[in-house]
Amino acid sequence: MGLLQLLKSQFLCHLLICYVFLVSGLIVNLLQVFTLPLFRIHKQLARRINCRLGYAISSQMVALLEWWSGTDCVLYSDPQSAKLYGKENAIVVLNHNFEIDFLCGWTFCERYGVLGSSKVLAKKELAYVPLIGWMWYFLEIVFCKRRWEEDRTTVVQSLRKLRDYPENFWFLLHCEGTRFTEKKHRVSMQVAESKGLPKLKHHLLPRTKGFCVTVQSLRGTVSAVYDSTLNFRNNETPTLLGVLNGKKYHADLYVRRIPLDSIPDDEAGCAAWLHKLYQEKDQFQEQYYQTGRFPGPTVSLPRRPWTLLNWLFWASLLLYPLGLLVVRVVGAGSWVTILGTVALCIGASVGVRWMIGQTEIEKGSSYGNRLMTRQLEARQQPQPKQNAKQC
Ligand SMILES: CCCCC/C=C\C/C=C\CCCCCCCC(=O)SCCNC(=O)CCNC(=O)[C@H](O)C(C)(C)COP(=O)(O)OP(=O)(O)OC[C@H]1O[C@@H](n2cnc3c(N)ncnc32)[C@H](O)[C@@H]1OP(=O)(O)O
Ligand SMILES: CCCCCCCCCCCCCCCCCC(=O)OC[C@@H](O)COP(=O)(O)O
Repeated sequence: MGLLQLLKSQFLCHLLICYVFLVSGLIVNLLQVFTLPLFRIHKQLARRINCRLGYAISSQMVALLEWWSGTDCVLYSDPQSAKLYGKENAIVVLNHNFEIDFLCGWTFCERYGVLGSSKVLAKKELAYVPLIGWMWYFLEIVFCKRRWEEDRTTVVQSLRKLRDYPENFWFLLHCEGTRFTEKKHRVSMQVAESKGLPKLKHHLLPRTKGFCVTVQSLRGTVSAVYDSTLNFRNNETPTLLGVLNGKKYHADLYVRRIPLDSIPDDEAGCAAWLHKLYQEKDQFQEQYYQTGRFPGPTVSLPRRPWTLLNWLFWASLLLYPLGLLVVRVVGAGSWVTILGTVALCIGASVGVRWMIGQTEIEKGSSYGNRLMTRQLEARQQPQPKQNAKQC
């Protein structure tokens, strides 16, 4: 292990990175709260400011991937389509197999200049994750409970609000609805069989409702669907803890641009279209496992300095006062203050560890673990006796 790699694995380094992330995140969240009145006076300006503020938080995590872990992110795409990336609104359909797929997604957003404005249909639980979830509230992220009866109105309402968004955005949809596990895969393939759909080897069966309402609600606003398939070389199973420890991964992303006009608007047609798309994605993954490559050429997409500069800005702003504080606390020699400071550090580490836990698949939800759908369950509930009086 080289000296630099040894340094990257040190707990003290992680503590300092997390300190910068936590304190800067809280400052940004506070600034975001101050923009609330602006949403009433000049909504578009408030949105633009929030894109920049959001960037100040999310780009720190991208910097961690690009500059600290040095992870390679290679884009496979048709060069003509790639010229449009970042210059139009798009719906991104991405597989959901990896703990850091959100971070790789963010990295491609960053390289195409849409990180601050990137959007996602996210599970409601993520809205409560400190810093990131709070930041998302101001970025008008669309949340769902993954209970369609409750989501259908709220999701459509939130999507419609994006129609006049002032910045180009990518709207991410993990149509599988949850991370891939063997169990969820087995269950979803039973659903596929019951619906007469071909089995998928590398994906869960996509849930079509979110995709169809997104297409319907954003037609005229969004130009294309970016069908995106992510995998890692050498069967790597990347984790956020690995990234924090400076481990270098090798991500490959295959993106196809599909004009939105070519996607059916009616629900049945749109759902069938999505199922076919996932069958194709499955073939791309199979090809990747067989050959180590996705189809087509790669596009050169170097990392930009902005994420690093943003981190250096926050680090220089926040590490100096931390140093002063440590000197004072130790200099004062008061055990109460020292123990208080140590307790605060432990509390912050536990908090960050909990946040990292949100990305871990083994701590994931049980959504998709059971075969029975709520609709089926509802049907199988004992029916209330209609003619009780007659009996
Ligand atoms: C280019 C690079 C990338 C760029 C990146 C861009 C932006 C980045 C931005 C942010 C990065 C941060 C990322 C954070 C990621 C967080 C992601 C998540 O939180 S994923 C979870 C939430 N999102 C979703 O679930 C979206 C997909 N889901 C849907 O669309 C759903 O339809 C729904 C709207 C959520 C509603 O779900 P619900 O379960 O209530 O209902 P459904 O009708 O969908 O389900 C019933 C339906 O499904 C069939 N069924 C039942 N069981 C299964 C099963 N196990 N598997 C598959 N299908 C099943 C059932 O038969 C019903 O079928 P039918 O529809 O025919 O009735
Ligand atoms: C500079 C960086 C400092 C590093 C400090 C670490 C901070 C940790 C930040 C945690 C960020 C949390 C962002 C959450 C994004 C996770 C996305 C995700 O993958 O969600 C899972 C859902 O899609 C599906 O859930 P499941 O049904 O599979 O369950």
